Amino acid sequence: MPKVLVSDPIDQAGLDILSQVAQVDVKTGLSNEELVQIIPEYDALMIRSGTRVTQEIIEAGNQLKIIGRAGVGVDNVDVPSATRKGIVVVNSPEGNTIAAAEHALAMMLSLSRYIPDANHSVKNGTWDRKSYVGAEVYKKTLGIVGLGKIGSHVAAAAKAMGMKLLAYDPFISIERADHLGCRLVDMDLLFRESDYITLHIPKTPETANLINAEALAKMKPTVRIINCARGGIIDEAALAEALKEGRIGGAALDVYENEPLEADSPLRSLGKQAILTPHLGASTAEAQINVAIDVAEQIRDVLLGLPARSAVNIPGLYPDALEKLRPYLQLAENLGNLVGQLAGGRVELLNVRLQGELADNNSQPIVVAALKGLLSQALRERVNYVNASIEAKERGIRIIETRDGSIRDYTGSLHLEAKGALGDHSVTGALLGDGEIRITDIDEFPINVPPTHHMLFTRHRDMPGIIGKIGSLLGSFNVNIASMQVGRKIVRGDAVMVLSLDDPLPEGILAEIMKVPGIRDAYTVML
Ligand SMILES: NC(=O)c1ccc[n+]([C@@H]2O[C@H](COP(=O)([O-])OP(=O)(O)OC[C@H]3O[C@@H](n4cnc5c(N)ncnc54)[C@H](O)[C@@H]3O)[C@@H](O)[C@H]2O)c1
Ligand SMILES: O=C(O)[C@H](O)COP(=O)(O)O
Repeated sequence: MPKVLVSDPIDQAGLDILSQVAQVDVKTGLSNEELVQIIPEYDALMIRSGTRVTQEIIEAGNQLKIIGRAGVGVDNVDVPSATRKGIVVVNSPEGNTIAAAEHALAMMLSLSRYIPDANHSVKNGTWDRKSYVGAEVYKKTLGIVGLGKIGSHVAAAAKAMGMKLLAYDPFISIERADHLGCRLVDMDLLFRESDYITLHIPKTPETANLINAEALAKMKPTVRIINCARGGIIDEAALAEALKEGRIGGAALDVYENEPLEADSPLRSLGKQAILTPHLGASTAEAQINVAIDVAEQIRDVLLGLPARSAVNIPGLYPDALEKLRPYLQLAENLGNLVGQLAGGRVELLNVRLQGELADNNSQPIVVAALKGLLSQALRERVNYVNASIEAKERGIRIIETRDGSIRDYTGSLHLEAKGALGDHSVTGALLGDGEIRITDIDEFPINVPPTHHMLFTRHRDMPGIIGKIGSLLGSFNVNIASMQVGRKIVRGDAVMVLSLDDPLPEGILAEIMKVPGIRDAYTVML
């Protein structure tokens, strides 16, 4: 039974799903060293933001197939290292959207009305109404940085509260922003005109320290800033300084550069103009059930050999596309494997041509599948859909993709050409109506054979007797032939022979085949 390590608190609903297919060990609060030590026994790791999955942990995880992040942000996972090692990283892109958006809205209103401090004062036995005169959000301008899932929900709610909305998001269309009632503006204008600024962007090299001293200097002295996205997007020292000096009106933070927030952080000593919560954006009962189920289901699926629906490191493989393309992915993998062997390894160029109805599809998964097949002889089970592209890039394999919708011999077919140690070789394959795979062309010789585990290919001169000779030779080595096909372009010219074999070819037989008059070349291929 596979083993799953759960290293952060996860809702029981997720653990129940994992228990159906795996032994589940919940061990929270482990140090990096402890994780490095125990990770080799696990097939899957399930985390939240509390576990930092370092390169060291990934390197040690020799059995690891999947890392599941029960939440959105994967900035605590070394995704490039996982990709290199062929480990799928999945998250739950939508499970906590509402929770995070509602937390941001709660922060905005709490900041406006000093609710945390007012509450604290009453509980401490005072009745002070003068110190907590707040501001209304109605008719104020809210600047939303990042109009994705959470930003959009915040926009809808803020609009309903009568706020004017500005948004900055370079990857969102004007139409989408219009639809949400937001004016899409540049960042400077948003900084200058907003009464409230809320951040809903990922932490990336571009967004790190986005709100720094320079940005703060552009803002209104009354501006209130809310960060329920990621720590490190705001320069905390600069923010604390600006708040202390009254250069901005307030800040509500849920996330920090370092979590837990350091005991001596200058943020901790700020007054009622600052609200700090300990990364609670996703901490609702509903969100925790959503993300736990979402990610546990994906871990279960991957452990059962099925694809994951929200893999962050298998680009282009979305569930709908996957379902539609699944038979073609198998075709691409078989053809990639075949052309790689025919080209004799050390492939430097792979030309992938999508033909017929296949040309209308997203080519990326097909190319990844072809590369997986191509590299499988060299890398065996180490290559998968996650790392095939990176492995190909590191080997210097150049990839050319073309589409030709006009080729209509089958509903859709795939043509691969590889340049390798044995020169240029090409294969074409298609799917029959019943989903059966057929190899329809080898080195431009038309054939029609299903791929099988053991295959023998020859290049020979089309002449009487040659097929019989190969047949008896294989018989004399006790190799059973399942099917045999000959492809030729002209009578008595060059031809190819493709044999599907029930047994592997014994040592030495290829040399015997090469001695048969008329045979120019012979290759065995294992698919
Ligand atoms: N506090 C929490 O507990 C909590 C909970 C959930 C999500 N989050 C965080 O909230 C953030 C947003 O999550 P989401 O689900 O809305 O993500 P999303 O991917 O749906 O939206 C992010 C948006 O940011 C935009 N963006 C990217 N780079 C940008 C840049 N440089 N400038 C402006 N916009 C940029 C993208 O175009 C996208 O529209 C993430 O960082 C996520 O980790 C925090
Ligand atoms: O990115 C996220 O999903 C949030 O930051 C939630 O983090 P958490 O799972 O640790 O609450």
